[in-house]
Amino acid sequence: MKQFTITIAGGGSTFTPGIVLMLLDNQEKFPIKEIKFYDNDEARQATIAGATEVILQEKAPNIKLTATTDPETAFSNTDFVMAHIRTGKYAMREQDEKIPLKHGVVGQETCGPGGIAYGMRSIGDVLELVDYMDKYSPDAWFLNYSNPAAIVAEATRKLRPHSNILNICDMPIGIEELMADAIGLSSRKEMEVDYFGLNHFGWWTGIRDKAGNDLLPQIREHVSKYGYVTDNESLQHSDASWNSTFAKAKDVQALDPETVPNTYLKYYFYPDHEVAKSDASYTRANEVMDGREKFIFGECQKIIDSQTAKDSELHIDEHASYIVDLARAIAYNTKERMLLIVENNGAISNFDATAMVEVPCIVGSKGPEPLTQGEIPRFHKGLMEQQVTVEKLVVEAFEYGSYQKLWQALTVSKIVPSAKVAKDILDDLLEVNKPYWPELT
Ligand SMILES: NC(=O)c1ccc[n+]([C@@H]2O[C@H](COP(=O)([O-])OP(=O)(O)OC[C@H]3O[C@@H](n4cnc5c(N)ncnc54)[C@H](O)[C@@H]3O)[C@@H](O)[C@H]2O)c1
Ligand SMILES: O=P(O)(O)OC[C@H]1O[C@H](O[C@H]2[C@H](O)[C@@H](O)[C@@H](O)O[C@@H]2CO)[C@H](O)[C@@H](O)[C@@H]1O
Ligand SMILES: [Mn+2]
Repeated sequence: MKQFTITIAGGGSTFTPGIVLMLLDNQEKFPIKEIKFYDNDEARQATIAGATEVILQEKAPNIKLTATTDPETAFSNTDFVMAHIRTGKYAMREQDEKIPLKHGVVGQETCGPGGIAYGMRSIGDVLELVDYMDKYSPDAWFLNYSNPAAIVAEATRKLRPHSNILNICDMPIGIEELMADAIGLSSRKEMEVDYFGLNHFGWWTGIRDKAGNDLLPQIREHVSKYGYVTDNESLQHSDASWNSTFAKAKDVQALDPETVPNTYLKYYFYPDHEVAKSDASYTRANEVMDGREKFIFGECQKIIDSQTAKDSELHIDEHASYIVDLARAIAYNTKERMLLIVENNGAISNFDATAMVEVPCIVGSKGPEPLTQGEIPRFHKGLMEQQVTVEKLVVEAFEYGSYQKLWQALTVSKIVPSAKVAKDILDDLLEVNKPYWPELT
Protein backbone atom coordinates (compact mmCIF):
# COMPACT_ATOMS: atom_id res chain seq x y z
CA MET A 1 0.00 0.00 0.00
CA LYS A 2 1.42 3.41 -0.97
CA GLN A 3 2.71 5.52 1.91
CA PHE A 4 1.96 9.21 1.50
CA THR A 5 3.88 12.41 2.16
CA ILE A 6 1.83 15.20 3.70
CA THR A 7 2.80 18.86 3.87
CA ILE A 8 1.06 20.82 6.63
CA ALA A 9 1.18 24.49 5.66
CA GLY A 10 0.84 26.45 8.90
CA GLY A 11 2.79 23.90 10.94
CA GLY A 12 2.63 26.30 13.88
CA SER A 13 -1.17 26.14 13.95
CA THR A 14 -2.93 25.26 17.20
CA PHE A 15 -4.76 22.60 15.16
CA THR A 16 -1.56 20.86 13.98
CA PRO A 17 -1.06 18.55 17.00
CA GLY A 18 -4.66 17.31 16.95
CA ILE A 19 -4.50 16.70 13.21
CA VAL A 20 -1.17 14.86 13.49
CA LEU A 21 -2.62 12.63 16.24
CA MET A 22 -5.67 12.00 14.06
CA LEU A 23 -3.41 11.06 11.11
CA LEU A 24 -1.49 8.64 13.36
CA ASP A 25 -4.80 7.12 14.44
CA ASN A 26 -5.68 6.44 10.81
CA GLN A 27 -2.50 4.79 9.61
CA GLU A 28 -4.35 1.62 8.60
CA LYS A 29 -6.61 3.62 6.28
CA PHE A 30 -4.11 6.26 5.20
CA PRO A 31 -0.45 5.26 5.67
CA ILE A 32 2.08 8.08 5.85
CA LYS A 33 5.83 7.97 5.35
CA GLU A 34 6.65 11.65 5.92
CA ILE A 35 5.05 14.74 7.40
CA LYS A 36 6.49 18.13 6.47
CA PHE A 37 5.65 21.25 8.46
CA TYR A 38 5.89 24.58 6.65
CA ASP A 39 5.44 27.95 8.34
CA ASN A 40 6.76 31.49 7.94
CA ASP A 41 7.22 31.77 11.72
CA GLU A 42 10.09 29.41 12.48
CA ALA A 43 9.97 29.82 16.26
CA ARG A 44 6.23 29.20 16.49
CA GLN A 45 6.50 26.13 14.31
CA ALA A 46 9.54 24.81 16.24
CA THR A 47 7.49 24.30 19.41
CA ILE A 48 4.85 22.26 17.59
CA ALA A 49 7.55 20.37 15.65
CA GLY A 50 9.59 19.64 18.77
CA ALA A 51 6.61 18.00 20.43
CA THR A 52 5.57 16.21 17.24
CA GLU A 53 9.07 14.73 16.97
CA VAL A 54 8.64 13.14 20.42
CA ILE A 55 5.12 11.93 19.61
CA LEU A 56 6.35 10.26 16.42
CA GLN A 57 9.26 8.63 18.23
CA GLU A 58 6.82 7.10 20.70
CA LYS A 59 3.90 6.29 18.42
CA ALA A 60 5.17 6.05 14.81
CA PRO A 61 8.98 6.00 14.56
CA ASN A 62 8.68 4.99 10.90
CA ILE A 63 7.23 8.40 9.98
CA LYS A 64 9.80 11.08 9.15
CA LEU A 65 9.15 14.66 10.26
CA THR A 66 10.63 17.63 8.43
CA ALA A 67 10.00 21.14 9.80
CA THR A 68 11.05 23.93 7.50
CA THR A 69 10.47 27.51 6.38
CA ASP A 70 11.90 26.66 2.95
CA PRO A 71 9.19 26.27 0.30
CA GLU A 72 11.18 23.94 -1.95
CA THR A 73 11.86 21.55 0.95
CA ALA A 74 8.26 21.72 2.12
CA PHE A 75 6.45 21.40 -1.20
CA SER A 76 8.70 18.99 -3.16
CA ASN A 77 7.77 15.30 -3.42
CA THR A 78 4.52 15.69 -1.50
CA ASP A 79 1.12 14.11 -2.13
CA PHE A 80 -1.18 16.41 -0.15
CA VAL A 81 -0.84 19.95 1.17
CA MET A 82 -3.09 20.48 4.19
CA ALA A 83 -3.25 24.25 4.53
CA HIS A 84 -4.35 26.00 7.70
CA ILE A 85 -2.52 29.27 7.84
CA ARG A 86 -3.64 32.46 9.61
CA THR A 87 -2.03 35.49 7.99
CA GLY A 88 -1.28 38.03 10.70
CA LYS A 89 -2.03 35.44 13.36
CA TYR A 90 -4.34 36.08 16.32
CA ALA A 91 -3.10 39.66 16.79
CA MET A 92 -4.76 40.59 13.50
CA ARG A 93 -7.85 38.49 14.29
CA GLU A 94 -8.17 40.65 17.41
CA GLN A 95 -8.15 43.75 15.17
CA ASP A 96 -10.68 42.16 12.83
CA GLU A 97 -13.02 41.65 15.76
CA LYS A 98 -12.44 44.88 17.74
CA ILE A 99 -12.40 47.52 14.99
CA PRO A 100 -15.97 46.82 13.71
CA LEU A 101 -17.24 46.74 17.31
CA LYS A 102 -15.81 50.24 17.79
CA HIS A 103 -18.33 51.31 15.12
CA GLY A 104 -21.22 49.30 16.62
CA VAL A 105 -20.91 46.52 14.02
CA VAL A 106 -20.41 42.75 14.53
CA GLY A 107 -16.73 41.87 15.02
CA GLN A 108 -16.17 38.28 13.88
CA GLU A 109 -13.31 36.16 12.49
CA THR A 110 -14.86 35.24 9.13
CA CYS A 111 -18.13 37.21 8.95
CA GLY A 112 -18.73 40.85 8.03
CA PRO A 113 -15.92 43.43 8.14
CA GLY A 114 -13.66 41.08 10.14
CA GLY A 115 -13.94 38.38 7.49
CA ILE A 116 -13.41 40.93 4.72
CA ALA A 117 -10.19 42.18 6.33
CA TYR A 118 -9.06 38.61 6.97
CA GLY A 119 -9.80 37.73 3.35
CA MET A 120 -7.68 40.63 2.07
CA ARG A 121 -4.79 39.26 4.16
CA SER A 122 -5.27 35.57 3.35
CA ILE A 123 -5.71 35.57 -0.43
CA GLY A 124 -2.11 36.43 -1.35
CA ASP A 125 -0.60 34.01 1.14
CA VAL A 126 -2.81 31.08 0.13
CA LEU A 127 -2.18 31.67 -3.57
CA GLU A 128 1.55 31.69 -2.81
CA LEU A 129 1.22 28.25 -1.17
CA VAL A 130 -0.75 26.95 -4.17
CA ASP A 131 1.98 28.25 -6.49
CA TYR A 132 4.64 26.48 -4.43
CA MET A 133 2.68 23.23 -4.74
CA ASP A 134 2.15 23.69 -8.48
CA LYS A 135 5.87 24.40 -8.91
CA TYR A 136 7.32 21.63 -6.77
CA SER A 137 4.61 18.91 -6.73
CA PRO A 138 2.16 19.62 -9.57
CA ASP A 139 0.31 16.31 -9.11
CA ALA A 140 -0.42 16.96 -5.43
CA TRP A 141 -3.76 18.13 -4.02
CA PHE A 142 -4.20 21.26 -1.93
CA LEU A 143 -6.71 20.70 0.89
CA ASN A 144 -7.49 24.20 2.07
CA TYR A 145 -9.19 25.09 5.31
CA SER A 146 -7.43 28.41 5.81
CA ASN A 147 -10.07 31.03 6.50
CA PRO A 148 -12.01 32.94 5.51
CA ALA A 149 -12.80 29.86 3.43
CA ALA A 150 -15.56 31.57 1.40
CA ILE A 151 -13.30 34.37 0.16
CA VAL A 152 -10.24 32.13 -0.20
CA ALA A 153 -12.31 29.66 -2.22
CA GLU A 154 -13.55 32.41 -4.54
CA ALA A 155 -9.97 33.65 -4.97
CA THR A 156 -8.65 30.17 -5.83
CA ARG A 157 -11.56 29.64 -8.26
CA LYS A 158 -10.88 32.89 -10.07
CA LEU A 159 -7.10 33.18 -9.83
CA ARG A 160 -5.91 29.53 -9.78
CA PRO A 161 -8.61 27.76 -11.83
CA HIS A 162 -6.33 24.92 -12.95
CA SER A 163 -4.81 23.93 -9.61
CA ASN A 164 -5.88 20.83 -7.68
CA ILE A 165 -7.61 22.58 -4.77
CA LEU A 166 -10.34 21.47 -2.39
CA ASN A 167 -11.86 24.02 -0.01
CA ILE A 168 -13.52 22.68 3.11
CA CYS A 169 -15.00 23.78 6.43
CA ASP A 170 -15.54 21.80 9.63
CA MET A 171 -18.51 23.78 10.94
CA PRO A 172 -21.10 21.48 9.30
CA ILE A 173 -19.19 18.50 10.66
CA GLY A 174 -19.27 19.85 14.20
CA ILE A 175 -22.97 20.68 13.94
CA GLU A 176 -23.84 17.28 12.44
CA GLU A 177 -22.18 15.54 15.38
CA LEU A 178 -24.47 17.56 17.68
CA MET A 179 -27.50 16.71 15.53
CA ALA A 180 -26.66 13.00 15.63
CA ASP A 181 -26.28 13.12 19.40
CA ALA A 182 -29.56 15.03 19.79
CA ILE A 183 -31.52 12.18 18.15
CA GLY A 184 -29.58 9.33 19.72
CA LEU A 185 -27.24 8.38 16.87
CA SER A 186 -23.64 7.57 17.72
CA SER A 187 -22.09 9.52 14.85
CA ARG A 188 -22.81 12.00 12.09
CA LYS A 189 -21.65 9.26 9.72
CA GLU A 190 -24.97 7.48 10.26
CA MET A 191 -26.59 10.41 8.44
CA GLU A 192 -26.73 11.47 4.81
CA VAL A 193 -27.48 15.14 4.26
CA ASP A 194 -28.74 17.59 1.67
CA TYR A 195 -27.38 21.08 2.22
CA PHE A 196 -26.95 24.31 0.34
CA GLY A 197 -25.36 27.69 1.01
CA LEU A 198 -22.14 29.60 0.95
CA ASN A 199 -19.39 28.83 3.46
CA HIS A 200 -20.59 29.78 6.99
CA PHE A 201 -23.92 30.69 5.41
CA GLY A 202 -26.07 27.59 4.73
CA TRP A 203 -28.98 25.30 5.58
CA TRP A 204 -29.65 21.56 5.88
CA THR A 205 -32.68 20.68 3.74
CA GLY A 206 -32.60 16.90 4.04
CA ILE A 207 -31.21 14.46 6.62
CA ARG A 208 -31.69 10.69 6.31
CA ASP A 209 -30.32 7.56 7.92
CA LYS A 210 -28.59 4.93 5.79
CA ALA A 211 -31.92 3.09 5.33
CA GLY A 212 -33.40 6.28 3.89
CA ASN A 213 -35.58 7.16 6.88
CA ASP A 214 -36.22 10.89 7.22
CA LEU A 215 -34.43 12.29 10.30
CA LEU A 216 -35.04 15.97 9.59
CA PRO A 217 -38.37 16.25 11.46
CA GLN A 218 -36.79 15.07 14.75
CA ILE A 219 -33.78 17.31 14.30
CA ARG A 220 -35.92 20.32 13.39
CA GLU A 221 -37.95 19.68 16.51
CA HIS A 222 -34.84 19.60 18.70
CA VAL A 223 -33.30 22.71 17.16
CA SER A 224 -36.57 24.65 17.46
CA LYS A 225 -36.44 24.05 21.21
CA TYR A 226 -32.76 23.83 22.16
CA GLY A 227 -30.70 24.91 19.19
CA TYR A 228 -27.77 22.50 18.84
CA VAL A 229 -27.31 22.13 22.58
CA THR A 230 -27.39 18.53 23.77
CA ASP A 231 -26.78 17.14 27.24
CA ASN A 232 -23.71 15.22 26.06
CA GLU A 233 -20.91 16.96 27.96
CA SER A 234 -18.23 15.40 25.78
CA LEU A 235 -19.64 17.14 22.72
CA GLN A 236 -19.98 20.55 24.30
CA HIS A 237 -17.32 23.04 23.27
CA SER A 238 -14.97 23.98 26.11
CA ASP A 239 -15.85 27.66 25.73
CA ALA A 240 -19.11 29.24 26.86
CA SER A 241 -19.18 31.53 23.82
CA TRP A 242 -19.39 28.52 21.52
CA ASN A 243 -22.14 26.92 23.58
CA SER A 244 -24.15 30.15 23.40
CA THR A 245 -23.69 30.04 19.62
CA PHE A 246 -25.08 26.50 19.51
CA ALA A 247 -28.05 27.63 21.62
CA LYS A 248 -28.71 30.65 19.37
CA ALA A 249 -29.36 28.30 16.43
CA LYS A 250 -32.91 28.05 17.88
CA ASP A 251 -33.60 31.68 16.96
CA VAL A 252 -31.84 31.35 13.61
CA GLN A 253 -33.95 28.33 12.69
CA ALA A 254 -37.12 30.31 13.45
CA LEU A 255 -36.56 32.21 10.17
CA ASP A 256 -37.11 28.97 8.21
CA PRO A 257 -38.71 26.16 10.26
CA GLU A 258 -38.48 23.82 7.23
CA THR A 259 -34.69 23.55 7.50
CA VAL A 260 -31.95 23.70 10.13
CA PRO A 261 -29.22 26.36 9.86
CA ASN A 262 -25.50 26.82 9.96
CA THR A 263 -24.72 28.55 13.27
CA TYR A 264 -22.89 31.42 11.51
CA LEU A 265 -26.19 32.79 10.20
CA LYS A 266 -26.80 34.28 13.65
CA TYR A 267 -24.36 37.12 12.83
CA TYR A 268 -26.49 38.12 9.83
CA PHE A 269 -29.94 37.64 11.40
CA TYR A 270 -29.25 39.08 14.85
CA PRO A 271 -26.31 41.49 14.54
CA ASP A 272 -27.86 43.79 17.16
CA HIS A 273 -27.96 40.93 19.66
CA GLU A 274 -24.35 39.98 18.85
CA VAL A 275 -23.04 43.53 19.26
CA ALA A 276 -24.98 44.01 22.50
CA LYS A 277 -23.48 40.89 24.06
CA SER A 278 -19.91 41.54 22.82
CA ASP A 279 -17.12 42.93 25.00
CA ALA A 280 -15.14 45.20 22.71
CA SER A 281 -12.16 44.88 25.03
CA TYR A 282 -12.15 41.06 25.11
CA THR A 283 -13.33 39.20 22.02
CA ARG A 284 -13.13 35.60 20.76
CA ALA A 285 -9.52 36.18 19.66
CA ASN A 286 -8.63 36.93 23.29
CA GLU A 287 -10.48 33.81 24.45
CA VAL A 288 -8.51 31.71 21.95
CA MET A 289 -5.17 33.30 22.88
CA ASP A 290 -5.91 32.71 26.56
CA GLY A 291 -7.40 29.26 25.91
CA ARG A 292 -6.49 27.07 22.96
CA GLU A 293 -3.22 28.81 22.11
CA LYS A 294 -1.90 28.75 25.71
CA PHE A 295 -3.03 25.13 26.14
CA ILE A 296 -1.52 23.77 22.91
CA PHE A 297 1.80 25.56 23.24
CA GLY A 298 1.97 24.74 26.95
CA GLU A 299 1.38 21.05 26.28
CA CYS A 300 3.92 21.01 23.44
CA GLN A 301 6.55 22.67 25.62
CA LYS A 302 5.90 20.08 28.37
CA ILE A 303 6.46 17.27 25.87
CA ILE A 304 9.71 18.89 24.69
CA ASP A 305 10.94 19.40 28.27
CA SER A 306 10.09 15.85 29.40
CA GLN A 307 10.83 14.19 26.06
CA THR A 308 7.69 12.11 26.40
CA ALA A 309 4.04 12.57 25.35
CA LYS A 310 2.81 9.79 27.63
CA ASP A 311 1.02 12.07 30.10
CA SER A 312 0.13 14.80 27.65
CA GLU A 313 -3.38 16.23 27.52
CA LEU A 314 -3.08 16.77 23.77
CA HIS A 315 -5.89 14.82 22.13
CA ILE A 316 -6.88 13.57 18.70
CA ASP A 317 -8.90 16.13 16.76
CA GLU A 318 -11.58 13.54 15.95
CA HIS A 319 -13.59 16.01 13.90
CA ALA A 320 -10.52 16.52 11.71
CA SER A 321 -10.94 12.94 10.46
CA TYR A 322 -12.80 14.57 7.57
CA ILE A 323 -9.33 15.51 6.31
CA VAL A 324 -8.39 11.82 6.06
CA ASP A 325 -11.73 11.06 4.44
CA LEU A 326 -10.99 13.75 1.86
CA ALA A 327 -7.40 12.64 1.21
CA ARG A 328 -8.52 8.96 0.96
CA ALA A 329 -11.27 9.90 -1.47
CA ILE A 330 -8.67 11.45 -3.78
CA ALA A 331 -6.04 8.76 -3.23
CA TYR A 332 -8.31 5.70 -3.46
CA ASN A 333 -11.26 7.03 -5.49
CA THR A 334 -13.60 6.14 -2.60
CA LYS A 335 -16.50 8.32 -3.90
CA GLU A 336 -16.95 9.72 -0.37
CA ARG A 337 -20.00 11.99 0.04
CA MET A 338 -18.84 15.21 1.72
CA LEU A 339 -19.79 18.88 1.96
CA LEU A 340 -17.25 20.94 0.04
CA ILE A 341 -17.02 24.54 -1.15
CA VAL A 342 -17.16 24.21 -4.95
CA GLU A 343 -18.08 26.21 -8.05
CA ASN A 344 -21.87 26.06 -8.36
CA ASN A 345 -22.15 25.24 -12.05
CA GLY A 346 -25.85 24.55 -11.70
CA ALA A 347 -25.82 22.54 -8.46
CA ILE A 348 -28.14 25.27 -7.20
CA SER A 349 -30.13 25.78 -10.39
CA ASN A 350 -31.33 29.35 -9.71
CA PHE A 351 -28.05 30.77 -8.41
CA ASP A 352 -24.91 32.31 -9.94
CA ALA A 353 -23.07 29.50 -11.74
CA THR A 354 -19.67 30.94 -10.72
CA ALA A 355 -20.49 31.24 -7.00
CA MET A 356 -18.47 29.08 -4.60
CA VAL A 357 -21.27 27.20 -2.86
CA GLU A 358 -21.20 24.67 -0.03
CA VAL A 359 -23.06 21.55 -1.20
CA PRO A 360 -22.72 17.76 -0.85
CA CYS A 361 -20.19 16.33 -3.33
CA ILE A 362 -19.08 12.87 -4.37
CA VAL A 363 -15.30 12.92 -4.10
CA GLY A 364 -13.01 10.64 -6.09
CA SER A 365 -9.59 10.74 -7.73
CA LYS A 366 -10.63 13.43 -10.19
CA GLY A 367 -11.91 15.67 -7.37
CA PRO A 368 -15.41 16.72 -6.26
CA GLU A 369 -18.59 16.13 -8.26
CA PRO A 370 -21.30 18.41 -6.79
CA LEU A 371 -24.75 16.92 -6.17
CA THR A 372 -27.57 19.10 -7.50
CA GLN A 373 -29.65 20.75 -4.77
CA GLY A 374 -32.22 22.16 -7.22
CA GLU A 375 -33.90 25.55 -6.93
CA ILE A 376 -33.60 27.45 -3.65
CA PRO A 377 -36.37 29.60 -2.14
CA ARG A 378 -36.50 33.38 -2.53
CA PHE A 379 -35.55 34.04 1.11
CA HIS A 380 -32.29 32.06 0.97
CA LYS A 381 -31.50 33.20 -2.58
CA GLY A 382 -31.81 36.86 -1.65
CA LEU A 383 -29.54 36.49 1.36
CA MET A 384 -26.97 34.48 -0.63
CA GLU A 385 -26.96 36.92 -3.57
CA GLN A 386 -26.00 39.73 -1.17
CA GLN A 387 -23.36 37.63 0.60
CA VAL A 388 -21.76 36.19 -2.55
CA THR A 389 -21.53 39.73 -3.92
CA VAL A 390 -19.47 40.70 -0.87
CA GLU A 391 -17.17 37.72 -1.40
CA LYS A 392 -16.67 38.44 -5.09
CA LEU A 393 -16.07 42.15 -4.52
CA VAL A 394 -13.36 41.36 -1.96
CA VAL A 395 -11.53 39.14 -4.47
CA GLU A 396 -11.86 41.89 -7.10
CA ALA A 397 -10.58 44.46 -4.59
CA PHE A 398 -7.55 42.22 -4.01
CA GLU A 399 -7.05 41.51 -7.71
CA TYR A 400 -7.23 45.16 -8.83
CA GLY A 401 -5.95 46.83 -5.64
CA SER A 402 -9.23 48.70 -5.52
CA TYR A 403 -10.26 50.77 -2.46
CA GLN A 404 -13.59 51.47 -4.20
CA LYS A 405 -14.45 47.79 -4.54
CA LEU A 406 -13.52 47.09 -0.93
CA TRP A 407 -15.74 49.96 0.19
CA GLN A 408 -18.51 48.47 -1.97
CA ALA A 409 -17.96 45.04 -0.39
CA LEU A 410 -18.33 46.46 3.11
CA THR A 411 -21.37 48.51 2.08
CA VAL A 412 -23.11 45.48 0.55
CA SER A 413 -22.55 43.38 3.68
CA LYS A 414 -25.82 42.69 5.47
CA ILE A 415 -24.31 43.58 8.83
CA VAL A 416 -22.93 47.03 7.95
CA PRO A 417 -25.65 49.71 8.36
CA SER A 418 -24.44 52.42 5.95
CA ALA A 419 -21.81 53.45 3.43
CA LYS A 420 -20.47 55.93 5.98
CA VAL A 421 -19.99 53.28 8.67
CA ALA A 422 -18.50 51.02 5.98
CA LYS A 423 -15.96 53.69 5.06
CA ASP A 424 -15.10 54.48 8.69
CA ILE A 425 -14.47 50.78 9.37
CA LEU A 426 -12.53 50.39 6.11
CA ASP A 427 -10.19 53.28 6.91
CA ASP A 428 -9.48 51.87 10.40
CA LEU A 429 -8.87 48.36 9.00
CA LEU A 430 -6.69 49.73 6.21
CA GLU A 431 -4.43 51.43 8.74
CA VAL A 432 -3.65 48.27 10.74
CA ASN A 433 -3.48 46.00 7.66
CA LYS A 434 -0.85 47.98 5.77
CA PRO A 435 1.74 45.17 6.24
CA TYR A 436 -0.67 42.56 4.86
CA TRP A 437 -3.08 43.97 2.26
CA PRO A 438 -2.06 44.81 -1.29
CA GLU A 439 -1.72 48.55 -1.86
CA LEU A 440 -5.17 50.01 -2.61
CA THR A 441 -5.82 52.98 -4.86
N1 LIG B 1 -12.15 25.78 7.45
C1 LIG B 1 -12.50 25.62 8.74
O1 LIG B 1 -13.64 25.28 9.04
C2 LIG B 1 -11.50 25.90 9.84
C3 LIG B 1 -11.62 25.32 11.11
C4 LIG B 1 -10.66 25.68 12.07
C5 LIG B 1 -9.61 26.54 11.75
N2 LIG B 1 -9.56 27.06 10.49
C6 LIG B 1 -8.47 27.95 10.07
O2 LIG B 1 -7.24 27.28 10.24
C7 LIG B 1 -6.22 28.31 10.34
C8 LIG B 1 -5.33 28.03 11.54
O3 LIG B 1 -6.05 28.31 12.70
P1 LIG B 1 -5.30 28.50 14.10
O4 LIG B 1 -6.31 29.05 15.03
O5 LIG B 1 -4.57 27.26 14.45
O6 LIG B 1 -4.22 29.65 13.75
P2 LIG B 1 -2.72 29.82 14.32
O7 LIG B 1 -2.42 31.28 14.24
O8 LIG B 1 -2.56 29.10 15.58
O9 LIG B 1 -1.81 29.06 13.22
C9 LIG B 1 -1.68 29.57 11.95
C10 LIG B 1 -0.25 29.36 11.51
O10 LIG B 1 -0.12 29.84 10.17
C11 LIG B 1 1.16 30.46 10.07
N3 LIG B 1 1.20 31.33 8.89
C12 LIG B 1 0.64 32.55 8.75
N4 LIG B 1 0.88 33.00 7.51
C13 LIG B 1 1.62 32.06 6.86
C14 LIG B 1 2.19 31.95 5.56
N5 LIG B 1 2.04 32.95 4.67
N6 LIG B 1 2.87 30.82 5.24
C15 LIG B 1 3.00 29.84 6.14
N7 LIG B 1 2.50 29.87 7.40
C16 LIG B 1 1.81 30.98 7.73
C17 LIG B 1 1.33 31.18 11.38
O11 LIG B 1 2.68 31.52 11.61
C18 LIG B 1 0.78 30.15 12.36
O12 LIG B 1 1.79 29.29 12.81
C19 LIG B 1 -6.97 29.64 10.41
O13 LIG B 1 -7.08 30.19 9.10
C20 LIG B 1 -8.33 29.21 10.89
O14 LIG B 1 -9.35 30.15 10.60
C21 LIG B 1 -10.46 26.77 9.53
O1 LIG C 1 -13.18 30.70 17.50
P1 LIG C 1 -12.37 29.46 17.20
O2 LIG C 1 -10.99 29.78 16.63
O3 LIG C 1 -12.33 28.45 18.30
O4 LIG C 1 -13.16 28.69 16.07
C1 LIG C 1 -13.38 29.36 14.86
C2 LIG C 1 -13.62 28.24 13.87
O5 LIG C 1 -14.93 27.69 14.20
C3 LIG C 1 -15.35 26.64 13.32
O6 LIG C 1 -14.48 25.51 13.50
C4 LIG C 1 -14.76 24.82 14.74
C5 LIG C 1 -15.54 23.56 14.45
O7 LIG C 1 -16.68 23.88 13.69
C6 LIG C 1 -15.95 22.92 15.77
O8 LIG C 1 -16.61 21.69 15.50
C7 LIG C 1 -14.74 22.66 16.62
O9 LIG C 1 -13.98 21.57 16.06
O10 LIG C 1 -13.89 23.75 16.72
C8 LIG C 1 -13.50 24.32 15.45
C9 LIG C 1 -12.52 25.44 15.73
O11 LIG C 1 -12.81 26.02 16.98
C10 LIG C 1 -15.34 27.13 11.88
O12 LIG C 1 -15.67 26.09 11.00
C11 LIG C 1 -13.98 27.68 11.50
O13 LIG C 1 -14.04 28.17 10.17
C12 LIG C 1 -13.59 28.79 12.45
O14 LIG C 1 -12.27 29.24 12.17
MN1 LIG D 1 -15.30 26.99 8.81
